[in-house]
Amino acid sequence: MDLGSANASPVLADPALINQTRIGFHSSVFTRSSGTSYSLIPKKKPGKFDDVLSNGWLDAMQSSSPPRKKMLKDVGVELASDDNEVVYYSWMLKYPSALKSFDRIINRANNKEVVIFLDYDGTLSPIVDDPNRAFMSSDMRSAVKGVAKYFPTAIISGRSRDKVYELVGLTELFYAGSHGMDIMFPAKNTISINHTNYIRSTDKQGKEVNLFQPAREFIPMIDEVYRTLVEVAKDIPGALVENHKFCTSVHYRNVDEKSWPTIAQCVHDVLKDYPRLRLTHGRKVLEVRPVIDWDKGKAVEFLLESLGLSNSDDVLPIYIGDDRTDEDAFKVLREKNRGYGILVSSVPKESKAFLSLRDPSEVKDFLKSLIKWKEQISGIDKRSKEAVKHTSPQFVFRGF
Ligand SMILES: O=P(O)(O)OC[C@H]1O[C@H](O[C@H]2O[C@H](CO)[C@@H](O)[C@H](O)[C@H]2O)[C@H](O)[C@@H](O)[C@@H]1O
Repeated sequence: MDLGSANASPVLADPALINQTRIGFHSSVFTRSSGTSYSLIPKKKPGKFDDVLSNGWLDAMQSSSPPRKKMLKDVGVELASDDNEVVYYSWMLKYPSALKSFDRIINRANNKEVVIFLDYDGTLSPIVDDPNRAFMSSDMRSAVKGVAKYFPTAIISGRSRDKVYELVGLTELFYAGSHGMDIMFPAKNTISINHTNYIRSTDKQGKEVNLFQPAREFIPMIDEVYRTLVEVAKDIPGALVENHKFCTSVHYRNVDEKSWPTIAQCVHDVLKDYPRLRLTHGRKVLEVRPVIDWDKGKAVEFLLESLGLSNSDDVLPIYIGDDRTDEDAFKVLREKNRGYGILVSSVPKESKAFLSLRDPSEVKDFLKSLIKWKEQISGIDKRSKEAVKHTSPQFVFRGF
């Protein structure tokens, strides 16, 4: 990553850019008035849910984390379960299984520094109804711990950094919370940049760390919006609002589908007063975040840079994730032709990833295969060093 871009504030100050970046305005509502400027003129008197119908939020909510049956209906009408498998296997021609492609991966990884990036929800832990109960299994934890023993490993999550650390509970990892807007890494990895978003701190063990928080100035705004959203969501049964410090999430997984337009419209109305915030869609969740030029892809580049591993042909980054926000990271790897993006999905969907895994259980198997491979090659290395020792000149000489 060009460190100049970390020096420059990622906050987008140009209102024109902010309008482009804000998701949710359908191009048809922008009417050309004169010259090159555009004004926002509603085409007709708005109805109750017109905003969220025209801006595509409702469509995005319907297709968010679709149940298996619905997704396959979209592809080919009524399908029997065998047909589901056929559709999935034909999709896998484009996104081959990372487990089945393992030999290809390790061939490319040989003599390279492998760096692992992991999303949390839907990747390390299964998707469950209650976000507070999205625990990873102890088997998965030991796989992540094992991987971190051999390769630099980072978790990049939409959750707050503290929350994801609490759920993962491993000190040997790097953590980036709030979709990469809150990155913590050891003080020894300081990059020589002078930026107000860079601060020194101490972690839970009292060790010196660096924090990179490109959306620091938004903390009070996010807190205010979070509180407003809690207030508006309290009358919608099943709605849940989370505060991630640099972004906030409104969950509708447990909301009756009939009330989805209501929840979308409420969030839309709150956001009208905050032109510097935008909305993105996750798995049955509306995510409100600052309009800044920062995402999980930028966080990957930043972490590689902090580890001194960017711009090197000797580095192989592997990013595993299941959500739309992970696409930013897949895109970075694909565009730079670096490493592998691996999409976790049990249903066919378009992605910028190269490979796929079906679910967290396959993620665990993949991580375990990486550990086994590393242990094998370290064993071979160790044995060949032993052999060299035993055939050392001194030993050979005594033989004479
Ligand atoms: O980037 P991630 O680590 O994948 O975080 C994305 C969101 O994950 C959580 O929500 C998702 O998982 C929940 C638990 O399985 C599920 O109930 C919810 O429907 C999913 O959207 C988390 O609660 C969100 O705040 C994160 O933004």
